[in-house]
Amino acid sequence: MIYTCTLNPSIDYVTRVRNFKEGHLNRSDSTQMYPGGKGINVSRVLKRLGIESTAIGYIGGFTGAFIKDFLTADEILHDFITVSEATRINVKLKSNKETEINGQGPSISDEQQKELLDQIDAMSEGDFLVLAGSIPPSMSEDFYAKITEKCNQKGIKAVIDTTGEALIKTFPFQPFLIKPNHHELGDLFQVRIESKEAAIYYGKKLLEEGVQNVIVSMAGQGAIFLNKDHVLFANVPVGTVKNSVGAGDSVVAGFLSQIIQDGDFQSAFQYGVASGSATAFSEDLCTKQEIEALRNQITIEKTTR
Ligand SMILES: Nc1ncnc2c1ncn2[C@@H]1O[C@H](COP(=O)(O)OP(=O)(O)OP(=O)(O)O)[C@@H](O)[C@H]1O
Ligand SMILES: O=P(O)(O)OC[C@@]1(O)O[C@H](CO)[C@@H](O)[C@@H]1O
Repeated sequence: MIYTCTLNPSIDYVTRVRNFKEGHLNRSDSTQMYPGGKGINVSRVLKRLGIESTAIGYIGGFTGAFIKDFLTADEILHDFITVSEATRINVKLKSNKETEINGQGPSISDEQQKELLDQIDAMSEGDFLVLAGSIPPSMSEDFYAKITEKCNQKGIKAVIDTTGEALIKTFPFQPFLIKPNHHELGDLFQVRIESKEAAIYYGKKLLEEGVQNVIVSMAGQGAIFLNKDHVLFANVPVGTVKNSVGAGDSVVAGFLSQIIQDGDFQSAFQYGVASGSATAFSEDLCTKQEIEALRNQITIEKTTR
């Protein structure tokens, strides 16, 4: 089973405003609401690829009910822990530029944290657990590390998509996959990463620290995959970017959808990048058809630099 864990889910309130003017009354041209949070996005894309997963994490209030109802209607399994405060609403303002305002989210008690760790104890060897998104302010920064340690002991493959110390602290427990973008990778080493060579150089350092597989996405500049046997570079297809929300999550989902089938890293990487671009080129998350249409436009180059 694939589990996706979103500690701080959201309703993504997407509003489109032509020529948004700061400090004025602006009227929206269109508005949509989606269940959001990185793990939930991974579950939604997996579902579109015909792959079952169970979404876990914390959810509360009317906003949490919206998310649960949406996932239930889409036949996505979920097993959230209910908290008393409402799940956050994240505003995604689309105008000449994309602007995001992400909420803080509810506070999570020590008991509720223990409940989630118990859920992980009940998972089985060979399961995948995607830990994606920010850690709520009421929780300790090492919460993902605690979970990754459990995964390491139990033979569960941990996939981590987060940033900074929360990510760094997981490395000693050998996460199966991490997916920083090039800015996030640079932040880990306090450098700016502008080239594929630099992304490879710093990506290799993550392998030395214990990470098993690394995807560094570089938005329109392509992506790198590294593990002990491969260093691969993928171009991205040319197209009009309509929406970057969830593009990184789609890379993770696309990659997982393939790796669980045949374990082939090269084709999983290609499919992951196609999924990211398919989301970037559409209004919502990508569909299987959109991914398949882009897949062959992505060339994988083997490199050792
Ligand atoms: N300009 C672009 N052209 C083609 N594909 C793109 C473009 N920008 C993003 N993508 C696709 O989206 C993927 C993820 O993009 P990015 O590197 O910005 O990651 P991210 O910051 O994690 O994404 P997110 O916007 O979800 O936070 C890329 O690997 C690529 O497949
Ligand atoms: O605040 P976090 O947890 O870092 O990110 C949350 C979020 O921006 O990430 C997803 C896109 O990747 C959105 O669905 C969601 O609103």
